[in-house]
Amino acid sequence: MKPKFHTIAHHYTANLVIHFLGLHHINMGRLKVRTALYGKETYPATTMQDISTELQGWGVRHELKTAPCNITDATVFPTMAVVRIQDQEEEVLVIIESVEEQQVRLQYLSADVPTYAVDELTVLQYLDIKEVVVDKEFCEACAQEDLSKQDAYVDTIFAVEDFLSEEECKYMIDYCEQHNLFYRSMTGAADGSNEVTGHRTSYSAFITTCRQDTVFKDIVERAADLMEVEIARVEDLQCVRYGDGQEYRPHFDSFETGVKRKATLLVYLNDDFEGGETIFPEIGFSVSPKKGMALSFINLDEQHTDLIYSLHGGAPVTAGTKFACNIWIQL
Ligand SMILES: O=C(O)CCC(=O)C(=O)O
Ligand SMILES: [Fe+2]
Repeated sequence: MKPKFHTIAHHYTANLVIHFLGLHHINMGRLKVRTALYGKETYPATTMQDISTELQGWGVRHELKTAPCNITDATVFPTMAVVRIQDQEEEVLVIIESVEEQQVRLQYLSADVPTYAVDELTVLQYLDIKEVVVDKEFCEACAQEDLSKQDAYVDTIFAVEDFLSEEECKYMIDYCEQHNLFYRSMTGAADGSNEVTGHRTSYSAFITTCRQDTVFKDIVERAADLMEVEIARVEDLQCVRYGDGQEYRPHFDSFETGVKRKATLLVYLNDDFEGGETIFPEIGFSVSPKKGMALSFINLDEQHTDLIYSLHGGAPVTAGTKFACNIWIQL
């Protein structure tokens, strides 16, 4: 039985930044923008301030309106702000492109400002606008396009309960601990080296004996069967351990150069802890770890490039210790 997951779109913030860059004719690529945002310290509470800081980092001239929000001759356009439009209840997130003779031209970027943006909003302000020319098209086109592709991606995700037995989960954890295999996790740097960063604060353990040890060999074979690939494409098992507060912020599992990982089979080895969900910010869902359950998702498209929707992370563990095992399927 392969349960499916239902999702909702929530990526207005990323769209806003991408659009902003576009106004300045800067083409950073959606993937880069989104990965940068989701890697932020403040994730998932991306605020207008965070976005502004991000834009500054990329040298994008703009203004972030703080109350009182008056448009003056000195205002730098585009300006981003949260405004309340006449006769409408909710606030909307906008980019004000220009103001001419009391007519404001703006991009209406969110019909429903996502809660993660609102809760942490540092700058709520109300413009005294006489006439508003709203261009909803950009946002709607974006949302439509993303939604259909998202649906197709979500259909490829599945979970298998009891992929590993209790005994196998325990065996794996004990094996890594007793052989002192856990080391501080690293992330791949742009130059191909590995480094310790705040992006990934957990511990990792590669089980290099997984093709000899009978328990592990059996698991590798089971993974190959489930994923319908040759055993040679199954990478050596990698366990991960997260203590209190540790996390792995959203990332892609494959590498731009080097190892290409077509799919990930993530197996949860325990569930007696709090927090630590596997989160997919692009498609707005998270998976609660369940002992023995395997979660399968695809990382690459037909051109072997990272699929934006596969962006995922391990949310911070808030109590206890989480153990999981990555079984990567190479191209
Ligand atoms: O811990 C999780 O839920 C995700 C782990 C992960 O994405 C990884 O180790 O690559
Ligand atoms: Fe991952």
